[in-house]
Amino acid sequence: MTIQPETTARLLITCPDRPGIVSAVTTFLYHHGANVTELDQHSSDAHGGRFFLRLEFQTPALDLSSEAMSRAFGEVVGERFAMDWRMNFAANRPRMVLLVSKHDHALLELLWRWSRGELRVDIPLVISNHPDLRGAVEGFGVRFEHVPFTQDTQVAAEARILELCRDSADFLVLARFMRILSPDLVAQYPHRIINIHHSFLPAFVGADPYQQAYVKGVKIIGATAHYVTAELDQGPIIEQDVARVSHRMSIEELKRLGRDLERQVLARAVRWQVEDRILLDGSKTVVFS
Ligand SMILES: Nc1nc2c(c(=O)[nH]1)N[C@@H](CN(C=O)c1ccc(C(=O)N[C@@H](CCC(=O)O)C(=O)O)cc1)CN2
Repeated sequence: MTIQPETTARLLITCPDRPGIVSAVTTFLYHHGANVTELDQHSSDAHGGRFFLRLEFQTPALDLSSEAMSRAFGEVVGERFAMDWRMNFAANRPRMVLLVSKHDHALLELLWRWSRGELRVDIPLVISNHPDLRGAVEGFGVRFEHVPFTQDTQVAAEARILELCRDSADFLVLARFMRILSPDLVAQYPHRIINIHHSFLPAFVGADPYQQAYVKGVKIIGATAHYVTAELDQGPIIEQDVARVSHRMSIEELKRLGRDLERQVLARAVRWQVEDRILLDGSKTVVFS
């Protein structure tokens, strides 16, 4: 049986661990005509930890509207188990705004996958602090906005970014965007800004991690997708990958290998964000990939 994506919904739950949670959730869904097609769970530890649950369910036979379903779940189950939860109906495609500078590899990976329908997301616009990538972005039929962003113009630049993203972005992706965002802007999108950092964090935070790695003589390089917080490159890690390198490689070869890692890692992280597969566990994530 082919499951039509637009006739599914996802329910994500985090709550204190105790017996009866899965039973209460699945019984509620059953009573309202939902057919559960995917269920993942995790307990952070055996005694008194946090419980994480992700369900996908089909919606054609629901006896309630999506709004009424959410309201009823909160009243009947959410409050009973002190849940942090969200119910997303796939018909509502998330809107992703990309922020870029001059590097194009991470941007093009996402635009290419989106153009092929691999990312069920809308891209209202791409914002850049440089004009260089306008042609590449508009070639995909996507709006491009150049917002100059220097040390002296950061306040005005971020105000413009927020204006452009207001009512058009559910989450942001920094696809090698090379400016540090202020705590004020980050606070507008709590755990809804994804960055691709070009090292295996927590190693080599900050600018130019390949140069740092080359000088250190590492034998492995990496890439890390993480949520952005006010503290640079310290946000909850979503996905990582690594590749072996050797003394025979130049820094340009490290960067070339690294770009492949960055593209793959960011694409997985964005797909998991779009598919509601990422739950927060304090400063960490639980990813039901
Ligand atoms: N608040 C945050 N902003 C940003 C984060 C973050 O984690 N929190 N990640 C960076 C991306 N990044 C590493 O992945 C990074 C980008 C830029 C710099 C940096 O030192 N930039 C300089 C200017 C460099 C230039 O213009 O060429 C600066 O902003 O002064 C460090 C790390 C994106 N933003």
